[in-house]
Amino acid sequence: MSETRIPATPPLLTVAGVTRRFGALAAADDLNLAVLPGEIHALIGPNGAGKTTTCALISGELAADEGRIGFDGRDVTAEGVVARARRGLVRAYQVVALFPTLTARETIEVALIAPTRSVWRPFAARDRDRRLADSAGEVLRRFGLDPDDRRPAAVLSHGERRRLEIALAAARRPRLLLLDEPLAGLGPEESAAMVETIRTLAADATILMVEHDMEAVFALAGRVTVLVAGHAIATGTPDAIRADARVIKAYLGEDDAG
Ligand SMILES: Nc1ncnc2c1ncn2[C@@H]1O[C@H](COP(=O)(O)OP(=O)(O)OP(=O)(O)O)[C@@H](O)[C@H]1O
Repeated sequence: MSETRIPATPPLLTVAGVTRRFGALAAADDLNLAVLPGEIHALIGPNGAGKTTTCALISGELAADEGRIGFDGRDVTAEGVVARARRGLVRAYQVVALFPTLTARETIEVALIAPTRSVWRPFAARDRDRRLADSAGEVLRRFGLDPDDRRPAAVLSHGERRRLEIALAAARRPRLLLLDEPLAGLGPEESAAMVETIRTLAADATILMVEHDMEAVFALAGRVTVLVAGHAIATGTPDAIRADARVIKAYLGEDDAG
């Protein structure tokens, strides 16, 4: 008799019993979450559920009061943002807040220089600059941005800025990319383009994304975790989540359940 076995894949990221309090409020409350290598995992939940707090706990911006965070088999609970980013755990940040006066290409060049300085060292300065510009151009074109655009990041359209943010994070070649509401504020066309961008990104990186747009979540995610009051109430495939009575009651509502 043959038996179908599902190989147990160790998670790339494990959030184990993590609690983070702000005064009397537990924004993350004994939270458990596992992100498997290669998946697009969506974190959804009502306003104030603790999604952004969870992102910050995972990236290392916020320290956990209790619990452990594991990445790639190591306990990274005590590590800060930079140490976790070096391991490949990278969050996409708002570009305009970082480099408002740089062009898209300069922004990406800065990101490319940082982790690979030693790789460029053997080349002559001019050759090095050309290679850097070529690499930055490649990254930008991949995200539908024009490498020859001379405008500073501050005046790019909202959609262009969101794409530049993700391009900047992707240029670091993360193993796990954290995206906090990548579709927020985008129109229908820009949203559709962003969904495709995220799908492309998933070829090279595992993705954990917080998103309110359920159509996009259910189109992109392999698994979904539902957060309510700092607690993960369910994790499963989009179909399982849509059919989960607890999720319908707490978040999705009857209309979205069909
Ligand atoms: N720095 C802080 N100080 C005090 N309370 C905070 C802080 N950050 C978050 N909170 C509170 O923690 C709870 C969770 O907030 P969080 O932003 O993580 O939720 P969210 O699920 O991302 O919400 P939204 O969908 O509205 O972005 C909220 O009640 C919020 O007011």
